[in-house]
Amino acid sequence: MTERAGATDYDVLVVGFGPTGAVAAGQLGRLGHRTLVIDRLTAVYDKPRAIALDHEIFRHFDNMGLAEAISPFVEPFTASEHFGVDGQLIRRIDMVAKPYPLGYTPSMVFSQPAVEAELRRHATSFSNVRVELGVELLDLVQTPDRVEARLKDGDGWHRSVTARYVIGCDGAASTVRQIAGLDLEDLIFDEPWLVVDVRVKESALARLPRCSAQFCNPSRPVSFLIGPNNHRRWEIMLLPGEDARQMERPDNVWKLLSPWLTPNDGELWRAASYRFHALVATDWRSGKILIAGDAAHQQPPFIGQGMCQGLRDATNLVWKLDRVLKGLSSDSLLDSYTVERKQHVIELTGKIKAIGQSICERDLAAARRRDAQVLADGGGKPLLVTRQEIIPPLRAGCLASRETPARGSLFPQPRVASGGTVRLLDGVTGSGWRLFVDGCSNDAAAMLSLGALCPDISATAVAPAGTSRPNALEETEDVLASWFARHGVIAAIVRPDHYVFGTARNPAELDGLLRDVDARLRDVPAMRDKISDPKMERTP
Ligand SMILES: O=C(O)CCc1cccc(O)c1
Repeated sequence: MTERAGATDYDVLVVGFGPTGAVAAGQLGRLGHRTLVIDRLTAVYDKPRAIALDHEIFRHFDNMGLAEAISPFVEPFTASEHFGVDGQLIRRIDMVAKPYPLGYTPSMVFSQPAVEAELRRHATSFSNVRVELGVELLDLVQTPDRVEARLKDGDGWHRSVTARYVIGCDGAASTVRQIAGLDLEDLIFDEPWLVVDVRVKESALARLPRCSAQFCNPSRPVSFLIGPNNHRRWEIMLLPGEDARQMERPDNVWKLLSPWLTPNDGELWRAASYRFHALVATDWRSGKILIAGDAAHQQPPFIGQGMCQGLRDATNLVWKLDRVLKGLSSDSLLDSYTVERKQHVIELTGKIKAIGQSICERDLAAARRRDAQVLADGGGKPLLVTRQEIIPPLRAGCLASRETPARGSLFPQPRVASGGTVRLLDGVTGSGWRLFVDGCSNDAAAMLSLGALCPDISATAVAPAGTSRPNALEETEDVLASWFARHGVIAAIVRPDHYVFGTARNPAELDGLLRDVDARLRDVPAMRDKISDPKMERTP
């Protein structure tokens, strides 16, 4: 066997340089961690697999400084109209209305190859991130404080590197997951579909539906998605007896597309058959080895959340790894990664499956009953569903031990007036642990003082523009004021991934929450002195 001398040590080895791996590497790079990323392939896959993303993910891209670079490849998602057996509109899935809660269009479509190239460029821009393409993972061996990875270079050389942690972002057939012995649980969904991407000619675009659509026809369920520019996607259910490979052939694909297009109307970009699965790893961690993205879960695409779930994994994991690597939290903080993300994946996949089962109904009588039920749920009209309502909150993990309003949900991002311009909140406060206080509350000053005693947390008051509250940022659209009012709270503690740790209605509750943060992050009893009056100043 050929060996190349000299093992190299890293903080984190990321296996897989798709969107999940590239985001993990970029975020680790920005936080200063010595990161090695490897991928078996030598280039970005030049065809789109994911097509949809949402405002939570775009917020992370913006936090990474990538919003401008990827914007040319991103467009708003149209509504999705679901049509029943007789072609009647039964359901319409749309975005939440303005003012947008996170400051961005809530649902978007994007061009994966171009966005992935930007994510890679970003990760590679950090001098502490090394990217090696054409490199295969052969084995991982855990030692008390490291993982040794056996690698095979493109030219056949074998060598080892060590890392304090390994993240497997290496897709559905993950080598990391297999080596770590992490099993997949079947969430019971298995349907054969053909996914067809077309670059449609300008002249034919106008003949196609103006909204994305689900044709829930039991003889052949079909999804139609409006991607960016002239990219249009059809997802076509394969019927019993149809051979997946045969159906990918261009002549068969054009036959399936014939209700909409002829071969003269565009260029086939991709035709790939898949079994739409629902799977989740039982555990997402084995010691110092963790898995993320498709390595940890797979779900049917029906609400376009596949890539979003992977990037939620990366963002959830990186802020925790950052604390552990810097010695700020014990390694046990990483246990909350499986707890939080697995529950979220199972709950969201359940909802995706329910939508998928409704779309995939092949029995005519059952499909008619479905149509009647969906219309009845809509009060005799097409049922209106907001995409963002489908996405569940976090329900367990590194959250306040007491259930508080909005705990585990995504914290909004208002626009705030700052230095003569209007900016999104994260651009002003950063995206670490933050305490936000309702600047109009009489307790605002006391709560800011409480927050100031916590070394991990930055404290900010926000009030509507024109209220002239001292020391408060002014928001321009009352997004946060409405949020505080809707939840009946005056303070929120927000994690680096923008999930609400917990909320408080008064300074005493806030004091309890801050102690909880200490306990959760340090895994030790709260460090701060007990005080009887939480409005009083005290020493940490
Ligand atoms: O949210 C919707 O309206 C549909 C989104 C979607 C995205 C990607 C694939 C797919 O089947 C549906």
